[in-house]
Amino acid sequence: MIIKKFDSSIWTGRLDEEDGLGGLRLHQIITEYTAELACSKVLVGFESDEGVARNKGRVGAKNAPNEIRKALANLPVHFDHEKTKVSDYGNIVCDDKMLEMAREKQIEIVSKIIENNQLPIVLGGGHETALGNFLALAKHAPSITIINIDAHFDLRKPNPISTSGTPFYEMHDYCKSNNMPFQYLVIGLQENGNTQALFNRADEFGTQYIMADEIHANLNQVLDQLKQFIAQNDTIYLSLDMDVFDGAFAPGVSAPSINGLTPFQVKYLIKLLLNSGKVKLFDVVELNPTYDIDQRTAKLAAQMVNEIIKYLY
Ligand SMILES: N=CN[C@@H](CCC(=O)O)C(=O)O
Ligand SMILES: [Mn+2]
Ligand SMILES: [Mn+2]
Repeated sequence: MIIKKFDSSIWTGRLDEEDGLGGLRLHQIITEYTAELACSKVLVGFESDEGVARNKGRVGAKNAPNEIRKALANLPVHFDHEKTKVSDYGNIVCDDKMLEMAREKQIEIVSKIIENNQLPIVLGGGHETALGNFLALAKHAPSITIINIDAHFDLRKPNPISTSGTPFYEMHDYCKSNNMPFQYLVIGLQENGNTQALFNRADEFGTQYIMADEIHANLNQVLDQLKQFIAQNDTIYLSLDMDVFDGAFAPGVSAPSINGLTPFQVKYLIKLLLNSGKVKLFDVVELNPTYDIDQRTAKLAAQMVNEIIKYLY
């Protein structure tokens, strides 16, 4: 396992010097993360698709963190960059099937960022990225509400090891052994993306879920429902799996969705969650650049990350 330090050569883009501060783009304000730096958001890449390989999926997600950075680089700055400082840690690399070892490093790094009262924005990686993130937050919060915007439950039982399909099962295990409530909500679920066994396990674990169809039928009603749900909770861990989007918007994933969500729907779900002020950890996972078309999925992931970057933390 190695760490790839901050790479300034990724953060390049258009320069509109004639427009002064009004012409700024993200590549001009992102800085390298150092422990002493006063910043509020920290990007951390988790270069892994070992979980996807173990889950019989299509590999390629390990190349996602830098593709998301490239798509972020050119986005215009629509926030006060003096108040909202964003930095980039670099990438944790999972190679030679050493997922468990990379995860230990991930827990250490993400936990440190949380300890500094900064918001970690973790760029996966397959959904195996989620477990290390949760375990890092669990060091600091007695109770966590897990919100996963995903076409899938990812509640598979490790058979026998951790994969991209098992992280929320493993979080349930952790909660059980540590006397923590397991509070898990999946948003954007697809009936055809999950077997009956997974629905049964979700029920057994008290998992709540909102189907993609419910969001298509009435987004405003879902937003109201969500507002009530998060009012009862304090610490939110938000995970975004890119396969929740329809395959037309997000072809670059391991398992593309039919009847998936639109960028508009997901953006407003994220905005509502952020406005609660309770989101303490965010990750975006499952972008697979190998299957992307014209950076469509990478750009979509970057725009969702930019929603998190823009919000005042
Ligand atoms: N992160 C993984 N999610 C899905 C993949 C489904 C598929 O490959 O079709 C799962 O395991 O259920
Ligand atoms: Mn997933
Ligand atoms: Mn998924």
